[in-house]
Amino acid sequence: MKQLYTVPLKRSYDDNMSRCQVGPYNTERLLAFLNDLHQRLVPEQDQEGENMRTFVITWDNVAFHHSQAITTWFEVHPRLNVPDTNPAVPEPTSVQDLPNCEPTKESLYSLYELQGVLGRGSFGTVYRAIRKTDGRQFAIKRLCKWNNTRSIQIPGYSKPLPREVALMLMLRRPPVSPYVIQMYEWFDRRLVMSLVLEFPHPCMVLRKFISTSSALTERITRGLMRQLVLAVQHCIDHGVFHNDIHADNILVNTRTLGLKLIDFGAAHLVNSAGYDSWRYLGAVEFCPPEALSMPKYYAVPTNVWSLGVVLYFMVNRQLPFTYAMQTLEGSINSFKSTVSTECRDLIGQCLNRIPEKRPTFNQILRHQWIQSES
Ligand SMILES: Nc1ncnc2c1ncn2[C@@H]1O[C@H](COP(=O)(O)OP(=O)(O)OP(=O)(O)O)[C@@H](O)[C@H]1O
Repeated sequence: MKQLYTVPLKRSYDDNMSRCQVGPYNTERLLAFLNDLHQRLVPEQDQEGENMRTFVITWDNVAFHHSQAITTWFEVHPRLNVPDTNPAVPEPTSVQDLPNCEPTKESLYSLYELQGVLGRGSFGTVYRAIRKTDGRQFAIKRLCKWNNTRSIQIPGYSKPLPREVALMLMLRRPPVSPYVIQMYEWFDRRLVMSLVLEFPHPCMVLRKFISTSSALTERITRGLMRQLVLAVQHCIDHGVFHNDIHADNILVNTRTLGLKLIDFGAAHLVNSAGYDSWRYLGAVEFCPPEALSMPKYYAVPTNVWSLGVVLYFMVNRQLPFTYAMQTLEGSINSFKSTVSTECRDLIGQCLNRIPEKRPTFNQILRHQWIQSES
Protein backbone atom coordinates (compact mmCIF):
# COMPACT_ATOMS: atom_id res chain seq x y z
CA MET A 1 0.00 0.00 0.00
CA LYS A 2 1.47 3.36 -0.88
CA GLN A 3 0.24 6.90 -0.41
CA LEU A 4 1.61 10.35 -0.85
CA TYR A 5 1.45 12.93 1.89
CA THR A 6 2.92 16.34 2.32
CA VAL A 7 4.21 17.27 5.76
CA PRO A 8 6.17 20.24 7.01
CA LEU A 9 9.80 19.29 7.62
CA LYS A 10 9.92 20.46 11.20
CA ARG A 11 7.23 18.02 12.26
CA SER A 12 7.68 14.38 13.00
CA TYR A 13 10.18 13.27 10.44
CA ASP A 14 13.71 14.30 9.60
CA ASP A 15 15.52 13.85 6.30
CA ASN A 16 16.19 10.20 6.93
CA MET A 17 13.78 7.41 6.51
CA SER A 18 11.71 6.73 9.61
CA ARG A 19 10.77 3.16 10.15
CA CYS A 20 8.50 1.93 12.87
CA GLN A 21 6.48 -1.08 13.66
CA VAL A 22 2.84 -0.96 14.62
CA GLY A 23 0.65 -3.70 15.92
CA PRO A 24 -0.18 -6.43 16.32
CA TYR A 25 -3.55 -4.84 15.66
CA ASN A 26 -6.76 -6.40 14.52
CA THR A 27 -8.10 -5.07 11.24
CA GLU A 28 -10.33 -2.49 12.89
CA ARG A 29 -7.53 -1.11 15.03
CA LEU A 30 -5.15 -1.02 12.06
CA LEU A 31 -7.64 0.95 10.00
CA ALA A 32 -8.06 3.38 12.89
CA PHE A 33 -4.30 3.75 13.08
CA LEU A 34 -4.00 4.42 9.34
CA ASN A 35 -6.76 6.93 9.56
CA ASP A 36 -5.08 8.70 12.46
CA LEU A 37 -1.74 8.75 10.62
CA HIS A 38 -3.47 10.18 7.61
CA GLN A 39 -4.93 12.95 9.77
CA ARG A 40 -1.53 13.76 11.18
CA LEU A 41 0.25 13.79 7.83
CA VAL A 42 -2.35 15.55 5.77
CA PRO A 43 -0.99 18.87 4.48
CA GLU A 44 -1.06 21.65 7.02
CA GLN A 45 -0.86 25.36 6.51
CA ASP A 46 2.76 26.34 6.33
CA GLN A 47 2.35 29.27 8.70
CA GLU A 48 6.02 29.84 9.33
CA GLY A 49 6.95 29.79 5.68
CA GLU A 50 8.78 26.49 6.01
CA ASN A 51 9.53 24.13 3.18
CA MET A 52 6.84 21.60 2.57
CA ARG A 53 8.25 18.28 1.54
CA THR A 54 6.57 15.35 -0.12
CA PHE A 55 6.91 12.05 1.65
CA VAL A 56 6.11 8.58 0.51
CA ILE A 57 4.72 6.18 3.03
CA THR A 58 5.06 2.50 2.31
CA TRP A 59 3.54 -0.36 4.20
CA ASP A 60 5.03 -3.75 4.00
CA ASN A 61 5.56 -7.03 5.72
CA VAL A 62 1.95 -7.18 6.77
CA ALA A 63 1.80 -10.38 8.74
CA PHE A 64 -1.38 -12.21 9.60
CA HIS A 65 -1.05 -13.96 12.89
CA HIS A 66 -3.19 -16.83 14.05
CA SER A 67 -5.06 -14.40 16.29
CA GLN A 68 -6.04 -12.42 13.18
CA ALA A 69 -3.93 -9.57 14.46
CA ILE A 70 -1.80 -7.66 12.02
CA THR A 71 1.68 -6.32 12.47
CA THR A 72 2.87 -3.90 9.88
CA TRP A 73 5.94 -1.80 9.33
CA PHE A 74 5.52 1.65 8.04
CA GLU A 75 8.19 3.84 6.58
CA VAL A 76 8.28 7.48 5.76
CA HIS A 77 10.76 8.62 3.14
CA PRO A 78 11.36 12.08 1.84
CA ARG A 79 10.54 12.03 -1.86
CA LEU A 80 13.81 11.74 -3.74
CA ASN A 81 14.54 14.12 -6.55
CA VAL A 82 17.01 12.05 -8.51
CA PRO A 83 19.28 14.16 -10.75
CA ASP A 84 19.26 13.02 -14.37
CA THR A 85 22.91 11.92 -14.47
CA ASN A 86 24.79 8.74 -15.24
CA PRO A 87 25.31 6.66 -12.10
CA ALA A 88 28.81 6.51 -10.63
CA VAL A 89 30.57 3.17 -10.31
CA PRO A 90 30.16 2.04 -6.69
CA GLU A 91 33.19 1.99 -4.42
CA PRO A 92 35.22 -1.14 -5.12
CA THR A 93 35.54 -3.39 -2.09
CA SER A 94 39.06 -3.92 -0.88
CA VAL A 95 39.77 -7.65 -0.96
CA GLN A 96 42.75 -7.35 1.41
CA ASP A 97 40.26 -6.40 4.06
CA LEU A 98 38.67 -9.80 3.88
CA PRO A 99 39.94 -12.48 6.22
CA ASN A 100 39.94 -16.22 5.50
CA CYS A 101 36.92 -18.49 5.24
CA GLU A 102 36.77 -19.73 8.84
CA PRO A 103 34.02 -18.32 11.06
CA THR A 104 35.31 -15.71 13.48
CA LYS A 105 35.88 -17.19 16.94
CA GLU A 106 35.20 -14.08 19.05
CA SER A 107 31.65 -13.17 19.94
CA LEU A 108 29.79 -10.95 17.47
CA TYR A 109 28.89 -8.49 20.22
CA SER A 110 32.50 -8.04 21.34
CA LEU A 111 33.43 -6.83 17.84
CA TYR A 112 30.27 -5.07 16.61
CA GLU A 113 27.59 -2.87 18.08
CA LEU A 114 24.24 -3.73 16.51
CA GLN A 115 21.95 -0.78 15.85
CA GLY A 116 18.59 -0.52 14.04
CA VAL A 117 17.03 -3.04 11.65
CA LEU A 118 17.82 -2.43 7.96
CA GLY A 119 15.48 -5.04 6.62
CA ARG A 120 13.79 -8.34 7.21
CA GLY A 121 13.39 -11.23 4.84
CA SER A 122 11.91 -14.69 5.03
CA PHE A 123 15.15 -16.12 6.34
CA GLY A 124 16.71 -13.49 8.51
CA THR A 125 16.98 -9.98 9.87
CA VAL A 126 19.60 -7.51 8.70
CA TYR A 127 20.96 -4.97 11.20
CA ARG A 128 23.04 -1.86 10.80
CA ALA A 129 26.22 -2.37 12.83
CA ILE A 130 29.34 -0.46 13.84
CA ARG A 131 32.72 -2.19 14.07
CA LYS A 132 34.08 -1.26 17.48
CA THR A 133 37.75 -1.09 16.43
CA ASP A 134 37.35 1.60 13.76
CA GLY A 135 33.73 2.80 13.79
CA ARG A 136 33.11 1.51 10.24
CA GLN A 137 29.51 0.65 9.34
CA PHE A 138 28.37 -2.78 8.15
CA ALA A 139 25.15 -4.66 7.58
CA ILE A 140 24.87 -7.86 9.62
CA LYS A 141 22.50 -10.54 8.39
CA ARG A 142 21.44 -12.92 11.16
CA LEU A 143 19.92 -16.24 10.14
CA CYS A 144 18.28 -18.94 12.22
CA LYS A 145 20.19 -22.11 11.52
CA TRP A 146 17.20 -24.44 11.48
CA ASN A 147 16.15 -22.67 8.31
CA ASN A 148 19.54 -22.61 6.68
CA THR A 149 21.20 -25.86 7.52
CA ARG A 150 22.22 -26.94 4.01
CA SER A 151 25.96 -26.97 3.46
CA ILE A 152 27.83 -27.30 0.20
CA GLN A 153 31.40 -28.07 -0.76
CA ILE A 154 33.08 -25.49 -2.95
CA PRO A 155 36.39 -25.77 -4.80
CA GLY A 156 39.39 -24.67 -2.74
CA TYR A 157 37.89 -25.40 0.70
CA SER A 158 38.40 -28.67 2.51
CA LYS A 159 35.05 -28.88 4.31
CA PRO A 160 31.42 -28.09 3.47
CA LEU A 161 30.20 -24.62 4.40
CA PRO A 162 26.69 -23.16 4.85
CA ARG A 163 25.41 -22.46 1.35
CA GLU A 164 25.03 -18.67 1.52
CA VAL A 165 28.48 -18.32 3.13
CA ALA A 166 30.09 -20.65 0.57
CA LEU A 167 28.63 -18.78 -2.41
CA MET A 168 29.60 -15.39 -0.98
CA LEU A 169 33.14 -16.70 -0.52
CA MET A 170 33.18 -17.65 -4.21
CA LEU A 171 32.16 -14.08 -5.09
CA ARG A 172 35.07 -12.76 -3.03
CA ARG A 173 37.59 -14.25 -5.43
CA PRO A 174 39.34 -11.53 -7.42
CA PRO A 175 38.45 -9.69 -9.52
CA VAL A 176 35.77 -8.51 -7.07
CA SER A 177 32.76 -6.78 -8.61
CA PRO A 178 31.77 -3.32 -7.38
CA TYR A 179 28.17 -4.30 -8.21
CA VAL A 180 27.90 -7.31 -5.89
CA ILE A 181 27.69 -7.01 -2.10
CA GLN A 182 30.68 -8.52 -0.31
CA MET A 183 30.88 -10.54 2.88
CA TYR A 184 33.69 -9.58 5.29
CA GLU A 185 33.45 -12.27 7.93
CA TRP A 186 30.92 -14.62 9.47
CA PHE A 187 30.03 -15.98 12.86
CA ASP A 188 28.68 -19.45 13.50
CA ARG A 189 26.87 -20.16 16.74
CA ARG A 190 24.69 -23.06 17.75
CA LEU A 191 21.38 -21.51 16.69
CA VAL A 192 22.26 -18.40 14.73
CA MET A 193 24.66 -17.61 11.92
CA SER A 194 25.70 -13.98 11.26
CA LEU A 195 27.14 -12.65 8.01
CA VAL A 196 28.99 -9.33 8.14
CA LEU A 197 28.21 -7.57 4.86
CA GLU A 198 29.27 -4.45 3.09
CA PHE A 199 26.85 -1.58 3.81
CA PRO A 200 26.58 0.94 1.01
CA HIS A 201 25.00 4.05 2.44
CA PRO A 202 22.83 6.00 1.95
CA CYS A 203 20.97 3.24 0.17
CA MET A 204 17.54 1.73 -0.31
CA VAL A 205 16.20 -1.31 -2.12
CA LEU A 206 15.25 -0.72 -5.75
CA ARG A 207 11.52 -1.17 -5.11
CA LYS A 208 11.54 1.67 -2.59
CA PHE A 209 13.89 3.73 -4.71
CA ILE A 210 11.39 3.53 -7.58
CA SER A 211 8.39 4.34 -5.41
CA THR A 212 10.01 7.24 -3.57
CA SER A 213 11.76 8.87 -6.54
CA SER A 214 10.34 11.42 -8.83
CA ALA A 215 10.01 9.79 -12.28
CA LEU A 216 13.23 8.01 -13.28
CA THR A 217 14.49 9.02 -16.69
CA GLU A 218 15.62 6.39 -19.18
CA ARG A 219 19.18 7.65 -18.74
CA ILE A 220 19.12 6.76 -15.02
CA THR A 221 17.33 3.48 -15.69
CA ARG A 222 19.92 2.57 -18.32
CA GLY A 223 22.77 3.27 -15.87
CA LEU A 224 21.14 1.05 -13.24
CA MET A 225 20.39 -1.68 -15.77
CA ARG A 226 23.99 -1.75 -17.05
CA GLN A 227 25.26 -2.22 -13.50
CA LEU A 228 22.73 -4.94 -12.80
CA VAL A 229 23.65 -6.91 -15.93
CA LEU A 230 27.35 -6.65 -15.00
CA ALA A 231 26.54 -7.84 -11.46
CA VAL A 232 24.63 -10.90 -12.65
CA GLN A 233 27.23 -11.72 -15.30
CA HIS A 234 29.95 -11.49 -12.65
CA CYS A 235 28.09 -13.98 -10.45
CA ILE A 236 27.74 -16.48 -13.30
CA ASP A 237 31.42 -16.02 -14.24
CA HIS A 238 32.29 -16.82 -10.62
CA GLY A 239 30.15 -19.97 -10.67
CA VAL A 240 27.21 -18.50 -8.71
CA PHE A 241 23.61 -18.46 -9.98
CA HIS A 242 21.72 -15.82 -7.96
CA ASN A 243 18.27 -17.33 -8.64
CA ASP A 244 16.26 -14.57 -6.91
CA ILE A 245 16.82 -11.32 -8.74
CA HIS A 246 14.05 -8.94 -7.81
CA ALA A 247 13.49 -5.36 -6.75
CA ASP A 248 14.07 -6.06 -3.03
CA ASN A 249 17.41 -7.74 -3.66
CA ILE A 250 19.01 -4.75 -5.35
CA LEU A 251 20.41 -1.85 -3.34
CA VAL A 252 20.75 1.61 -4.86
CA ASN A 253 23.01 4.25 -3.37
CA THR A 254 20.72 7.28 -3.40
CA ARG A 255 23.63 9.71 -3.64
CA THR A 256 25.75 8.11 -6.39
CA LEU A 257 23.15 5.79 -8.00
CA GLY A 258 25.66 2.96 -7.66
CA LEU A 259 23.94 -0.44 -7.51
CA LYS A 260 24.71 -3.62 -5.56
CA LEU A 261 23.13 -7.05 -5.83
CA ILE A 262 22.35 -8.64 -2.44
CA ASP A 263 20.88 -11.81 -0.91
CA PHE A 264 22.46 -15.06 -2.01
CA GLY A 265 20.12 -17.05 0.24
CA ALA A 266 18.40 -18.78 -2.71
CA ALA A 267 21.53 -18.98 -4.90
CA HIS A 268 23.09 -22.13 -6.35
CA LEU A 269 26.34 -23.23 -7.89
CA VAL A 270 26.11 -22.80 -11.66
CA ASN A 271 25.45 -26.09 -13.42
CA SER A 272 24.58 -26.99 -16.99
CA ALA A 273 22.10 -29.73 -16.04
CA GLY A 274 19.53 -27.18 -14.82
CA TYR A 275 17.53 -26.93 -11.59
CA ASP A 276 14.31 -28.62 -10.50
CA SER A 277 11.40 -26.25 -10.99
CA TRP A 278 9.50 -27.59 -7.99
CA ARG A 279 12.36 -26.31 -5.82
CA TYR A 280 12.30 -22.78 -7.24
CA LEU A 281 12.57 -20.41 -4.27
CA GLY A 282 12.72 -17.02 -5.96
CA ALA A 283 10.00 -14.35 -6.11
CA VAL A 284 7.16 -15.58 -8.31
CA GLU A 285 6.64 -12.22 -10.07
CA PHE A 286 10.20 -12.40 -11.40
CA CYS A 287 10.05 -16.10 -12.22
CA PRO A 288 10.35 -17.30 -15.84
CA PRO A 289 7.54 -19.39 -17.37
CA GLU A 290 9.72 -22.52 -17.64
CA ALA A 291 10.13 -22.60 -13.82
CA LEU A 292 6.32 -22.61 -13.56
CA SER A 293 5.57 -25.15 -16.26
CA MET A 294 8.64 -27.26 -17.14
CA PRO A 295 10.52 -29.77 -14.96
CA LYS A 296 13.80 -27.81 -15.24
CA TYR A 297 14.98 -24.24 -15.53
CA TYR A 298 18.46 -22.96 -16.35
CA ALA A 299 20.68 -20.26 -14.82
CA VAL A 300 21.37 -17.70 -17.56
CA PRO A 301 17.92 -17.61 -19.25
CA THR A 302 16.31 -17.33 -15.79
CA ASN A 303 18.53 -14.40 -14.86
CA VAL A 304 17.82 -12.72 -18.21
CA TRP A 305 14.06 -13.09 -17.70
CA SER A 306 14.34 -11.50 -14.23
CA LEU A 307 16.43 -8.67 -15.71
CA GLY A 308 13.60 -8.05 -18.20
CA VAL A 309 11.06 -7.91 -15.35
CA VAL A 310 13.27 -5.50 -13.37
CA LEU A 311 13.73 -3.23 -16.40
CA TYR A 312 9.99 -3.24 -17.11
CA PHE A 313 9.37 -2.39 -13.44
CA MET A 314 11.83 0.52 -13.51
CA VAL A 315 10.34 2.19 -16.57
CA ASN A 316 6.66 1.48 -15.84
CA ARG A 317 6.59 1.53 -12.02
CA GLN A 318 4.52 -1.62 -12.09
CA LEU A 319 5.22 -5.27 -12.81
CA PRO A 320 4.80 -6.77 -16.28
CA PHE A 321 2.81 -9.75 -15.01
CA THR A 322 0.18 -9.48 -12.31
CA TYR A 323 -0.65 -13.20 -12.18
CA ALA A 324 1.40 -16.34 -12.75
CA MET A 325 -1.06 -17.26 -15.53
CA GLN A 326 -0.05 -14.08 -17.37
CA THR A 327 3.61 -15.13 -17.10
CA LEU A 328 2.70 -18.49 -18.60
CA GLU A 329 0.72 -16.92 -21.42
CA GLY A 330 3.31 -14.20 -21.98
CA SER A 331 0.68 -11.47 -21.90
CA ILE A 332 2.65 -8.47 -20.69
CA ASN A 333 0.80 -5.55 -19.06
CA SER A 334 0.75 -2.50 -21.29
CA PHE A 335 3.71 -0.12 -21.36
CA LYS A 336 3.55 3.52 -20.31
CA SER A 337 3.38 5.69 -23.40
CA THR A 338 6.67 7.39 -22.41
CA VAL A 339 8.76 4.21 -22.73
CA SER A 340 11.00 4.34 -25.81
CA THR A 341 10.74 1.79 -28.63
CA GLU A 342 14.33 0.62 -28.05
CA CYS A 343 13.65 0.00 -24.36
CA ARG A 344 10.48 -1.95 -25.19
CA ASP A 345 12.48 -4.00 -27.67
CA LEU A 346 15.07 -4.98 -25.03
CA ILE A 347 12.36 -5.89 -22.50
CA GLY A 348 10.55 -7.93 -25.16
CA GLN A 349 13.74 -9.87 -25.95
CA CYS A 350 14.46 -10.64 -22.28
CA LEU A 351 10.84 -11.71 -21.73
CA ASN A 352 10.81 -14.15 -24.63
CA ARG A 353 8.88 -17.21 -23.48
CA ILE A 354 11.39 -19.51 -25.17
CA PRO A 355 14.49 -19.56 -22.92
CA GLU A 356 16.94 -20.31 -25.77
CA LYS A 357 15.77 -17.22 -27.66
CA ARG A 358 16.55 -14.79 -24.84
CA PRO A 359 19.69 -12.69 -25.29
CA THR A 360 22.97 -13.42 -23.50
CA PHE A 361 24.41 -10.86 -21.05
CA ASN A 362 26.82 -9.60 -23.71
CA GLN A 363 23.98 -9.21 -26.21
CA ILE A 364 22.07 -7.15 -23.63
CA LEU A 365 25.13 -4.97 -22.99
CA ARG A 366 25.48 -4.42 -26.75
CA HIS A 367 21.77 -3.64 -27.25
CA GLN A 368 21.04 -0.29 -28.88
CA TRP A 369 19.11 0.98 -25.85
CA ILE A 370 21.91 0.11 -23.39
CA GLN A 371 24.52 1.62 -25.74
CA SER A 372 22.59 4.83 -26.24
CA GLU A 373 24.08 7.90 -24.56
CA SER A 374 20.95 10.04 -24.24
N1 LIG B 1 24.24 -5.26 2.77
C1 LIG B 1 23.10 -4.64 3.03
N2 LIG B 1 23.07 -3.31 3.23
C2 LIG B 1 21.90 -2.67 3.52
N3 LIG B 1 20.70 -3.30 3.63
C3 LIG B 1 20.67 -4.63 3.43
C4 LIG B 1 21.86 -5.37 3.13
N4 LIG B 1 21.53 -6.67 2.98
C5 LIG B 1 20.20 -6.73 3.20
N5 LIG B 1 19.67 -5.53 3.47
C6 LIG B 1 18.23 -5.22 3.76
O1 LIG B 1 17.65 -6.34 4.42
C7 LIG B 1 16.57 -6.89 3.63
C8 LIG B 1 16.56 -8.40 3.79
O2 LIG B 1 17.82 -8.92 3.37
P1 LIG B 1 17.94 -10.26 2.54
O3 LIG B 1 17.13 -10.13 1.28
O4 LIG B 1 19.38 -10.60 2.37
O5 LIG B 1 17.23 -11.28 3.56
P2 LIG B 1 16.48 -12.64 3.27
O6 LIG B 1 15.96 -13.15 4.56
O7 LIG B 1 17.38 -13.55 2.52
O8 LIG B 1 15.29 -12.13 2.35
P3 LIG B 1 14.37 -12.90 1.28
O9 LIG B 1 13.04 -13.04 1.95
O10 LIG B 1 14.31 -11.95 0.09
O11 LIG B 1 15.03 -14.17 0.93
C9 LIG B 1 16.84 -6.39 2.21
O12 LIG B 1 15.66 -6.33 1.43
C10 LIG B 1 17.43 -5.01 2.48
O13 LIG B 1 16.41 -4.09 2.77
